[in-house]
Amino acid sequence: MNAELVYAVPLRTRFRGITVREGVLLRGQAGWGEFCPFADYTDAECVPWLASALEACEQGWPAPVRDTVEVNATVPVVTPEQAHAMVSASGCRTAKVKVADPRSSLVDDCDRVSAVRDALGASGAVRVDANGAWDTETAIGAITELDRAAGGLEYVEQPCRSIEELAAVRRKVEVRIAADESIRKAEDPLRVAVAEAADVAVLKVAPLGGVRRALDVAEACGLPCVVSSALESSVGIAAELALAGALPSLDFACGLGTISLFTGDVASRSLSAVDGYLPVLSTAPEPDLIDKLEAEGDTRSWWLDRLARVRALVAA
Ligand SMILES: O=C(O)CCC(=O)c1ccccc1C(=O)O
Ligand SMILES: [Mg+2]
Repeated sequence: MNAELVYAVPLRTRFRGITVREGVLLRGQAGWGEFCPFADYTDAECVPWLASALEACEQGWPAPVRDTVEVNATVPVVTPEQAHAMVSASGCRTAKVKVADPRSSLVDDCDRVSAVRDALGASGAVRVDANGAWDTETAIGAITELDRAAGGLEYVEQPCRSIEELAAVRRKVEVRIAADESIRKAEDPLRVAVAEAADVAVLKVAPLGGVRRALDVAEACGLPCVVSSALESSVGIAAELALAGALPSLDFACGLGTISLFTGDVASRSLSAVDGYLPVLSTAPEPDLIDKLEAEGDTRSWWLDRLARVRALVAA
């Protein structure tokens, strides 16, 4: 098998504007790693994604302190009926609902959130993710309505774009604020805690540059952490799970149940959650491209060129 495998997997429903997820799997002495920055990332922004893939395949990960991780169901912009069915089928006790998408009004978002509450029952936890779409005034109004529709929200992830806006919203609403893009794309992820902008930090191994780097961010920011996927195949999810497994404390379900958004996976030992839990593995599963997902032609050369450019940036 080639040491650089390019894959392309169609998604079940559009997510983050994406309908087919692509990336490269790299093999090294410690196993496999995944390099899959989104297409809109610059080469410089891809550098930590490469560091994370190289950590996985050349170095391996620090020892875990737990062997399973509870995950949330992830609900894209779908109808309330579809949302209800997805959450019920997941077996999860926590669900994260995407809101504030241009294709969905606040009324649609409330309907989807209340269908998810119905599927989870009163003991479940409902969180929402606005991906930075609101200004502060809109956020305060929308959070109040979504909190009511949900019968209580666990937290709202990235309601606004900037750290200052997060801090302003956090002073005005009762619902916890989680920072995602403010941590993963920031020059200094720790500014979130200093600015009192969030109650929860969402950590993603790939954009933070590996499990060790993410553990350092967790320690320095001093906030409760949620590990969330960057929509990787099972090879990359294993690295995210290594972080979730190694964090000293883990008080919330993690956003790592995203393999169910894919129509297929690169490995037979797929990391799709069972009854809302995933196992922490010591190495990523061996890719066997079970569903013939290996990409050829232009897709393969686009990824190998990108990988070469990012490698050159790291070496420079
Ligand atoms: O957290 C989850 O439930 C799933 C992961 C997720 O939402 C996500 C996946 C890829 C890119 C961005 C995001 C996000 O949290 O905004
Ligand atoms: Mg998010």
